[in-house]
Amino acid sequence: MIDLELSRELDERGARAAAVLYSWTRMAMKSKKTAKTLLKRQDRLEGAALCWLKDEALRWTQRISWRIMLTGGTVTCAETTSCVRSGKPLSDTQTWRMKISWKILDAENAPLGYSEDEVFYNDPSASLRRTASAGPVLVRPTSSMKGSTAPENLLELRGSEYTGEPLDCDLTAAIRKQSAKRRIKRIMEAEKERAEQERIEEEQRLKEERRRRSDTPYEASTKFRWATRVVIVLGRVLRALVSYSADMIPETATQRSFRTLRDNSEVKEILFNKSLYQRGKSQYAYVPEWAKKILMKSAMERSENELSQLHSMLKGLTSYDKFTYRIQLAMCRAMTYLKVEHPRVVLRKGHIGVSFYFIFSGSVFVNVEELLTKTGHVMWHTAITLNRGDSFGELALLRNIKRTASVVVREDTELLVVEKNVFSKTCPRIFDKELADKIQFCKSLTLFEQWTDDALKNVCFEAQIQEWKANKIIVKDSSKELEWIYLCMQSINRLNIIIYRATMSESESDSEDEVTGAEKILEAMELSYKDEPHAKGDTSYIVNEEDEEDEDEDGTEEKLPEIEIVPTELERRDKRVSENFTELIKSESKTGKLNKDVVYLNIASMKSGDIFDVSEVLRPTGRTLMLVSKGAVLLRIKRHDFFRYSTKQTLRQARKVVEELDYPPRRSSIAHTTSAVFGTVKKCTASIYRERRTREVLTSRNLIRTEHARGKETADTGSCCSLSVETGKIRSISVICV
Ligand SMILES: Nc1ncnc2c1ncn2[C@@H]1O[C@@H]2COP(=O)(O)O[C@H]2[C@H]1O
Repeated sequence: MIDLELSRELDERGARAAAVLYSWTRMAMKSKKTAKTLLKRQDRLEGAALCWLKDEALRWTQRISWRIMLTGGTVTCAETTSCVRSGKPLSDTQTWRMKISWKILDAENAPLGYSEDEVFYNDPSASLRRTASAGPVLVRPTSSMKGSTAPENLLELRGSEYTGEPLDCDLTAAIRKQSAKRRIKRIMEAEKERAEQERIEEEQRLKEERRRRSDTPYEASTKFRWATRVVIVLGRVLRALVSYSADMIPETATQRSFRTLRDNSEVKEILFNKSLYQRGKSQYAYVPEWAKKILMKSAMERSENELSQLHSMLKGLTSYDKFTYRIQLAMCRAMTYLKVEHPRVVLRKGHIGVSFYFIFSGSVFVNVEELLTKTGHVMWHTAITLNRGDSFGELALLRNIKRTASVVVREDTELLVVEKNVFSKTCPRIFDKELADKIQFCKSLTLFEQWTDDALKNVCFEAQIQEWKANKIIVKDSSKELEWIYLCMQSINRLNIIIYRATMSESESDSEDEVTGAEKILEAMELSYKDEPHAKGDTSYIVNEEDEEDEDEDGTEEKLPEIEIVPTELERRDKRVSENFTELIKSESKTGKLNKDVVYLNIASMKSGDIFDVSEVLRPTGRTLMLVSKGAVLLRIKRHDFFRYSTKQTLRQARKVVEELDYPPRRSSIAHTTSAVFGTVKKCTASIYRERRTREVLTSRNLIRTEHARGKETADTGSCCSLSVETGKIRSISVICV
């Protein structure tokens, strides 16, 4: 028998449980969780519904005559899972199921065949079926079937008598207590589990942490080891590079002597940058910070104002001034700043050229290779030292060839770099003009009369225009000068002198008097320059050829030559660190060479258009001549190029010209003069020399005057201090001796 009311009641409760379940599920659905998460949540929902149901069940279990205690149970909704999965709402009529387990408290009253578990379905047919078949429970009113609500009448254990015993009032409390205890126990267990879980997790975390900590020093030491290894390897590579670099560009004699000077603490103090102390000439000794900032910007970022600032900073640099204003601005836009520290190599011979350089501060050595014909060895020597205002690196860019020399910095040097593309677009015109000047000059010489334009162009391309101050030795020993041919473009302040270095035989060189005399004469030669303006480095003087002719005719040397400014395009492009003639004499006299067996004879002078020792170039005899500057602009062309581009015909013509010219005079005439000189010298006595010398010092500003006379020998045997010789074809020869 089924108590319909109870059944209905259960149905209602079940429906409510299902509704709760449904609402919970909806909530979960709303939160858009995945089906898996929802299913997990469903368990919790079912648990929650069960709690509610349990409370409800407790209420009616109190009403049965024999006492049971609800010990557990589950409530599931058959369609819940599918509803959750499909997201469909759960209707009130859908099947739900509750399973309740209980314990019999008063076993003696319990019916036989009783089962502790019972399942209820809200499905009426299932409920009926189940209820009917179910062994234990439910419900049969004892007295009145309908309308009876008293608990003792409401339920009756099937197959047993309803005793109608009063309900134990403490039962509810006991059950509740027990249930609470169980709940607490469960909660505690869950807590314990959670704590255990947390402990395990914490342990794992700590373990991990510890491992990581122990790993850190390991990693650090590994990294350190790697770093040291990298440093060692890099060090080795750099050392190899340095030694390779040293092998490639061995130190030249000039570099070595400069280094020795630098290392000498006493001299070091006076090795200062003189541009710092120059007033007016340069406002900026070093590139100022504001200029560096501009130079760091890209070309497009530089404003017009910044360009003009850069331009005013660079104005005054010799090689920069050669360019037109437009090109200067183009370069200001594109140039970058580069500081190179001593003793680094800026560019290396044989490399591909990518930039052109201006020296803003500092200086560099230009080192070239030289083939020693005697030994066949290749030697490096410093061809030039370039200073502030000079430029280099143009040859490779203009001719599309490899670098022709190596450039090594002499001290910390600031460079302004112009990239190849900018240089190729803007600068060639300047160099074209210089080339045109060189070609024009060569064309004016008889030597090149029959040369084609192309051949001349090729020769002139690598030819260099050089400006020399007075008293500098341009060629020390013509027999050893195998690289260049020197052509005088402009003779500043009269003539350059060509000196013949003669060696006396043993028999002729034993007089002490003559030694002193030779030395003094050489000093005098040098002293005579000292009073002249160009000797102080002032190169803005130049002599008109006509004036010189006039002067020669007059035979007066006192008359000051007319001066004119050297054209800017002929300004010095490079300069050579060369010996002073004075210093050479001093060093030779110190070592005793000069005193014993050497005498220098001034055998000729070079004027514009003259070529130094050209006869030796064409037919080498091995004679030794020296070329000393009195202030000149020279064009030097490569001997190699000269022969490479000359034809048989041009060579033949050149020889003819040179023979006719016989300039400077051939050995025979010089030898004659030398022996005459030495013969004269032998007869001199020290007392006569001293007497005469004192008189001259008193009467003349110059200690000893070199007289230029034509067709007259003025050698005064026994007391002569100057001797002039005319040898027909030689324009002017001064032989100086005592
Ligand atoms: N004998 C020399 N005299 C002056 N400058 C030179 C000499 N040889 C090379 N140079 C310069 O050194 C530079 C090396 O690179 P480039 O060949 O491009 O251009 C060269 C010239 O600017």
